[in-house]
Amino acid sequence: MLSVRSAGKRYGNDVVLHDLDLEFEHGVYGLLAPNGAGKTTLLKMLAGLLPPTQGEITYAGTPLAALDEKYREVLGYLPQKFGYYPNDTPLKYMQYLAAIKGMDRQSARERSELLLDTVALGEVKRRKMKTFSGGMIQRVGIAQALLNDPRVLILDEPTAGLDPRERARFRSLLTQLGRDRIIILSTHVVSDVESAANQIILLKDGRVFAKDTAETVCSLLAGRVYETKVEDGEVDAFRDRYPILAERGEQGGWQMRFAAEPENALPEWQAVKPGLEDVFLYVYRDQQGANNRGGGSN
Ligand SMILES: Nc1ncnc2c1ncn2[C@@H]1O[C@H](COP(=O)(O)OP(=O)(O)OP(=O)(O)O)[C@@H](O)[C@H]1O
Repeated sequence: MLSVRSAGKRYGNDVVLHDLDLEFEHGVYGLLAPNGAGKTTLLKMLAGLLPPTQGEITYAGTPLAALDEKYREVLGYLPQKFGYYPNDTPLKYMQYLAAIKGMDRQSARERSELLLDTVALGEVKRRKMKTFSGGMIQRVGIAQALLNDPRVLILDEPTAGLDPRERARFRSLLTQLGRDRIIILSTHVVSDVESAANQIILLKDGRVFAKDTAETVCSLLAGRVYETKVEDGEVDAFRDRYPILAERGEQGGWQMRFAAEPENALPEWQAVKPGLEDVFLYVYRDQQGANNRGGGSN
C-alpha cells in the first residue's frame, strides 16, 4: 500500500500542493485536473523523485526516502517526456534499460520482446525510433515502465499523442494490469479514465477535491445538469447566467447543456444524467486550462 500523509509541496514561496492524504491499494487511479494543477508534482513525489516539503509518503509502511533503491525495484515510471536515442530500435532501447536494471541478457531480451508485443510494437521492434509516430514512441514509454513488472506503476499523461485506437488498447491494458498492482496515471482527458479507472482523483487549488469511483464523482452534480434549446438572440445572456457544459449550434438556435439548481429549473428544460466530463467542466469552470481538456481528441 502506498500512503500519502499530510504531504505538501512548495516551490519557493509557491505552495502547489497542500496537506494531501491519499491511500492507494491495487487498482487504477486516474488523477484528473487541468494543466498546471500539480499532477506532475504529485506523481514525482509518489515516484520518490521529489521529496515533499511537508508530511510523508510511505510504501508498505516505510518512507520512500528510506526505501530508496528498494522502491525503485518495485516502481515503473513513465515521465511526461522520456529520453531515448532516435537511432536506437525499441528492442535495443528496452534491452539497454533492462541491463541497467540488472537483468541478464536472455531475460532482458525475452521481457523486452514480450512487452513490445503487449503494446503492439512487435512488428517494428527493429525499426529506428526516429521513424516512429508520437503514439508509437509513447507506447515504447509504456513498455519500458513495465520492464521490472512493477507493483507500483506511475504514468504521467500516458495517452498524450495516442490515436483513438491506441487509447482503446491502452485502456484495456490498464484494466488487465490494474488487477494486481497500483496504477496511478495523470491526464486532463476525461475519457481516458472515465471507464478504466477504479478511482478518480480530482485536484483543485492544490488539494484533493474528490477521490472516488467515477459514478460517485458524477453524483456530485446529480439533478443539476440540464439540456435545452436557446434562440440565437438569447444565447449570450444564457451563457452569462449558467455554467455551460457543452453547446451545439443548430438551425435557429443552440442546444445547450448546462448546470443549474433544480429549484430554478424551467419546465422546458430536460434533466440529464451527469457524466465525468460535466463534473470536470463544472468543478474547474473558473480555472484557466479547464477548457482545453481535449475531450479525447488530443
Ligand atoms: N521545479 C519547479 N519550480 C517552480 N515551480 C514549479 C516547478 N515545477 C512545477 N512548478 C509549478 O507548479 C505548478 C504545478 O505544476 P505541475 O507540472 O505539477 O502541474 P501539472 O498539473 O502536471 O500540469 P501539466 O499537465 O501542464 O504538466 C505549476 O504552477 C508549475 O509552474
